[in-house]
This record gives sequence, structure tokens and C-alpha cells, in this order.
Amino acid sequence: MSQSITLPSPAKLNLFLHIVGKRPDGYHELQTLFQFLDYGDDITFTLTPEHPGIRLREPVDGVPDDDNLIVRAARALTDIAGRPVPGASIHITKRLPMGGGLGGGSSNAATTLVALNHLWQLNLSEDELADIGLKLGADVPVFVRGHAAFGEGIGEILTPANPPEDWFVVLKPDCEINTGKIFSEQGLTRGTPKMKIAPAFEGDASRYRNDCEDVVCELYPEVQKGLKWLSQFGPARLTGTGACIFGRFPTESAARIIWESKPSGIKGFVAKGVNISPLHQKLTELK
Ligand SMILES: C[C@](O)(CO)[C@H](O)COP(=O)(O)OP(=O)(O)OC[C@H]1O[C@@H](n2ccc(N)nc2=O)[C@H](O)[C@@H]1O
Ligand SMILES: Nc1ncnc2c1ncn2[C@@H]1O[C@H](COP(=O)(O)OP(=O)(O)OP(=O)(O)O)[C@@H](O)[C@H]1O
Repeated sequence: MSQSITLPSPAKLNLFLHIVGKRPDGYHELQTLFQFLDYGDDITFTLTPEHPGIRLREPVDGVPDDDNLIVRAARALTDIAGRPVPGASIHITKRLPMGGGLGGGSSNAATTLVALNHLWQLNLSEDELADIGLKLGADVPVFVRGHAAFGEGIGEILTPANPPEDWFVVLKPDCEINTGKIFSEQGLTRGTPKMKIAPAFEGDASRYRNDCEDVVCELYPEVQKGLKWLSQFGPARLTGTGACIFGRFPTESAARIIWESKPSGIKGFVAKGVNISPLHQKLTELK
């Protein structure tokens, strides 16, 4: 690879999300089905041997650079490198809404780990990168591994899956939702019985549920309104702890017809569900 590389940092959907328990450390045990979207941010990494350290070319709105998951991921790799590494300048084209349940920050962290592992020639394995990623956020490992998967534990125990690669209308109701706040809500459904993960479940969208939906709809009426509208055309769900909601369609044209008729003012996009992450597709092309 050259000294500069631009890589995708895609969104994920939680096609379903069950909360099956709570761990002693307060984190919730989940069962979920992750699929990637062919839509997301792009990040350009340029090595700057003349300038040591990590620099973000522009801040992400409302996120101090030291808290930015891109910078935190790069620093975590620097710490583990065991030798001096060249500086890096990082430019992000941000498309994913924050607090959207699309895993934007986690995806940015994963793309950074994968990119700098290559550019700095650290040769860390996928397992090692996923372990570093888990310390940054529960959703980072699935983005590092790059295959649609059933997620268990807090999302780090991954079993590769192949749900249908349908088209989605993703809508972003006008609110940002803090993941920690939803997990701390008293009324959250926490006791869904654990099921045996089985491939048959991958295609059976009628069984998909998100246990955060009731609490989120109660706290954020704009999410409830969006779900009601989207449900007219088929099953619609919340992703993660929201705020984004999605409806599934068999073709792009079917999705676009609904997208064109959405209520004015609501943002979002149309995208295809993909089982190999666009990040990993691009890496394969570069090899
Ligand atoms: C809801 C999901 O998006 C589903 O994929 C993820 O589990 C959330 O992952 P994430 O945004 O990376 O979340 P983190 O940054 O790790 O966690 C934010 C906060 O949410 C709570 N949290 C998160 C994940 C989890 N399984 N149980 C929790 O209780 C914890 O209080 C944590 O401090
Ligand atoms: N590079 C980044 N991009 C977006 N958010 C970031 C980034 N770095 C840190 N953050 C912080 O992470 C928070 C969550 O952002 P993110 O876009 O991951 O939300 P999300 O889609 O709801 O995530 P999840 O589905 O994992 O809960 C933001 O509010 C922000 O404070």
C-alpha cells in the first residue's frame, strides 16, 4: 500500500436486538444480528514521517479531538506498536449521523485500526485488532472483522451470518440518542429469553424485534412517528438504541419509491444491506 489510503467506514444495522441479561459490570448482554450497509463515511490516512503524532484534518462536530474514536484508536495502536511509528494526518468525510444507532463512531475506530495496521506495517492479527477495538466500543469488533454476524455477549462474540442482502430506507428522526441513557432506563426490556442462534433466523424478518424500541418511542415521539409511517410499507425497526429506523425492501426501486414519498424534513438515505463490509471489499481490491 502507498503512504496514503482512503477507506470506507460503513454503517451497520442491528436487524434485531434482544437484551437477554445484565452483567455484574452493568453492561447488557445482547443477542443481535449485524449487517453492514453500502453507505457510510470515508476516511483518508496519510503518513507524515516529518510530523510525528496523529492529526485530524478537521474536527467531528461536537467531539473534542482527544475523545474522537479515530484519534483514540490510532493512539491505542501507537501504544501497542512497540516501536516509533510515523505520524498520520487523517481526513474524514462524515455522512453518518451521530447518535443514530448506525455505529458511526465504532466504524470510524475500526477503519482506523485496520488502515494504520497496514500503513504502519504492524502485522497485528484480526483477533488482536478486535480486542483493541472492544476497549473502544462494543460495536468495534464486528467492523474490524467485516462479516455480517450474530452478536452475543456485548456484541463481541460473533458468529458469521448471511442474511438476505435487501435494500433499506433508513430514516433519521430529528433527535440524537445517547446509548448509555437508553441502557440505564428503568423500563427497558431486559429479560428476553436467550435463543439458540440458528441460520434459519437470518431470513425470517417477521421474528426481528428490537427490545429498545418501546423505551425509545416513549422518550422520543419523533421516532415513534417515523416508525408508524415506515411500518405502512412493511416491517420497520429501530437500529441499536436509535435514533435511526429502517424499512426493508427487495429491490432498490421499491426502496426509492418509498424514500421519495417520505414526510418532508426527515433525513436519511437508501442503501443496500451487505454481508461483506465495504471496508473489507476495498481492502481485497487493493491487494
Ligand atoms: C446498542 C449497540 O449499538 C448494538 O449494536 C451497541 O451495543 C452499543 O455499542 P456502543 O455504541 O459501542 O456502546 P459503548 O460505547 O460500548 O457503550 C455506551 C454505554 O452503553 C451501555 N451499554 C452498552 C452496550 C451494552 N451491551 N450494554 C450497555 O449497558 C454502557 O453504559 C456503556 O457505557
Ligand atoms: N469519529 C466519531 N464519529 C462519531 N461519533 C464519535 C466519534 N468519535 C467519538 N464519537 C462519540 O460517540 C458518540 C456516538 O456516536 P456514534 O455515531 O457511534 O453513535 P451511534 O451510531 O448511536 O453508535 P452505536 O450504534 O454504536 O450506539 C457521539 O455522540 C460522539 O460523542
